[in-house]
Amino acid sequence: MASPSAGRQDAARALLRRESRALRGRVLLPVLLGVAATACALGTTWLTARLLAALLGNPGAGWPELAAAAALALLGAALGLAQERAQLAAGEAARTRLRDAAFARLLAAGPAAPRGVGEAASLAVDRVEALDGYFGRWLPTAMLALLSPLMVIAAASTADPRSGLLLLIAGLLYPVAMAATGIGAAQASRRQFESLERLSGRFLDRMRGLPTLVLFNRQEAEAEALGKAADELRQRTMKVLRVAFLSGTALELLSALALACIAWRHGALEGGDPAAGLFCLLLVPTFFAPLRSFAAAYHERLSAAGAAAALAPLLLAEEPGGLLLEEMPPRVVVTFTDVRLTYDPARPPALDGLSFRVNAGETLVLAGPSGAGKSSVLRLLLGFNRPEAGRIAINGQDALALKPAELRRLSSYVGQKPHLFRASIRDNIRFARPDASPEQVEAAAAAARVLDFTAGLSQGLDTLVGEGGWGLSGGQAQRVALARAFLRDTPLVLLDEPTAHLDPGTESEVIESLQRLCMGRTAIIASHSAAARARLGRVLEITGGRAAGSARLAQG
Ligand SMILES: Nc1ncnc2c1ncn2[C@@H]1O[C@H](COP(=O)(O)OP(=O)(O)OP(=O)(O)O)[C@@H](O)[C@H]1O
Repeated sequence: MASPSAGRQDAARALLRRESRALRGRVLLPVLLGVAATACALGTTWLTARLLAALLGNPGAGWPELAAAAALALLGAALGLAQERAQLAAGEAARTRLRDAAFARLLAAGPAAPRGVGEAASLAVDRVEALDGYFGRWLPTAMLALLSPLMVIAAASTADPRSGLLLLIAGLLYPVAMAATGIGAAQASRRQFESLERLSGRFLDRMRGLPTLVLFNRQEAEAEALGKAADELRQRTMKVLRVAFLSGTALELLSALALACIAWRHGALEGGDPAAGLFCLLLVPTFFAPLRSFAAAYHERLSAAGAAAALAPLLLAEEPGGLLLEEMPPRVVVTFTDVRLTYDPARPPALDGLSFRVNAGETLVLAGPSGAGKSSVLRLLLGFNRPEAGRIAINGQDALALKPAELRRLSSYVGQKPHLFRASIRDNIRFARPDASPEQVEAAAAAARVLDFTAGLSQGLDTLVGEGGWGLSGGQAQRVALARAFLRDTPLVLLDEPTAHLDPGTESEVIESLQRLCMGRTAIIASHSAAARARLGRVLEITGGRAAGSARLAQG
């Protein structure tokens, strides 16, 4: 049986393969430019060799060669620059593509996402960033490390086949030298990367809990533990550096040996062409330059492997399919028939054969003790979870045949604690429907009675609110959320504890806005509140994921 770590590596490789295919054009451009730059370097080297030979008293080169060498050197430099830019562009294209995909998947998973905010942010930011170097530097460099030395060997062989052979041998010895020092580097690098991740995760966690650490007087012990983790990272980093120096030295040694052998051969050659000898000697740095870049970019491959392993479960998961809504129905009837939902097979089902019907324009209040399954009903209707048995129908049609995102188009959702962004109140409302006109935004604000409290603010609806609704009371933030629901104007309204944590006066006002919102729409409200149950509509009691007292179920 494959081990989990082998499975992770396979998934990481599958993701890198898929992305490499998708970004093929982007990655090939810097390779082609690099090949052209190498061709220029070969031309420049040949002309320089002839000019040097002329300086040593041999005929055959003059001003035209000098001008051509300068022109080729300039062209080579321009191609090198273009190659750098193309590499940056390839990295950026990879980053954009992966970040968009990661972000879309994280958003689609919604509140049912198994990942915490920290992990999700690290996936979409740090891990994607680590893959940038793989496509921007590693892949083009690895391809050029194969192509450019082959071009140099071919050029050297035309001038002197034995020098070409010497370079070929040096090239074949390079992987051996890398393997002798580099295999350790792969492991050491991976360990260093893991240790860095652990340290930053721990640091973030402890920074978040700083007040708790201070209250329990644990700050010194924690600082000591962090110090130990930092020391472990230092030791691992030193190991990586040691191996990197070793492999660098091996490469330099190989390069010096190749140079010495070629110099010795041409020195020993009597009556040979001095330009050809100089050409082969001058080719040695050109031969080793791509191999040096290859060694330098090697760590990109290692960090990419770790990042790809973390991203693969998110990005390789199949996207949920389904039908698209043909048109938005003006009114909806929702029916649950024997619906069963289990989050965790080790625990009893959250919904266990739940059946109910909500008619068009009707409001149903789901009541019941904590953990009864009320929010689960809403999550199913939002497409964030799929039931394992039973049927959910919208206007008699199977709702599960729709794509989950299409299901969300049908409804407006307001939770217990709406999330407001750092923006004006107006923009926070418009967020629900960005194409809404200013009049529509104001009408929604009026309907949700947002204007009642913004009238007292000097900038009215344009007042800025802080992250998470900072600067507004719980009741005011809830009104902004209701204004969003008014603006969306969908036939189905789903509300989860919309009056939780509000004082009785504010609750009463919010319930009044809710009544207006639900009017003419089908609404399902999960609520513990006695006032909401009394004023909003028909009540369905749920216990243990089942409807309690089926006699109270809706008829029809
Ligand atoms: N993501 C999840 N993974 C595992 N179990 C879950 C998950 N979400 C909910 N549950 C479990 O499912 C059951 C129903 O939860 P649900 O949130 O639907 O209850 P609720 O009636 O809305 O509760 P509350 O009134 O406290 O919000 C609970 O036992 C809960 O522990």
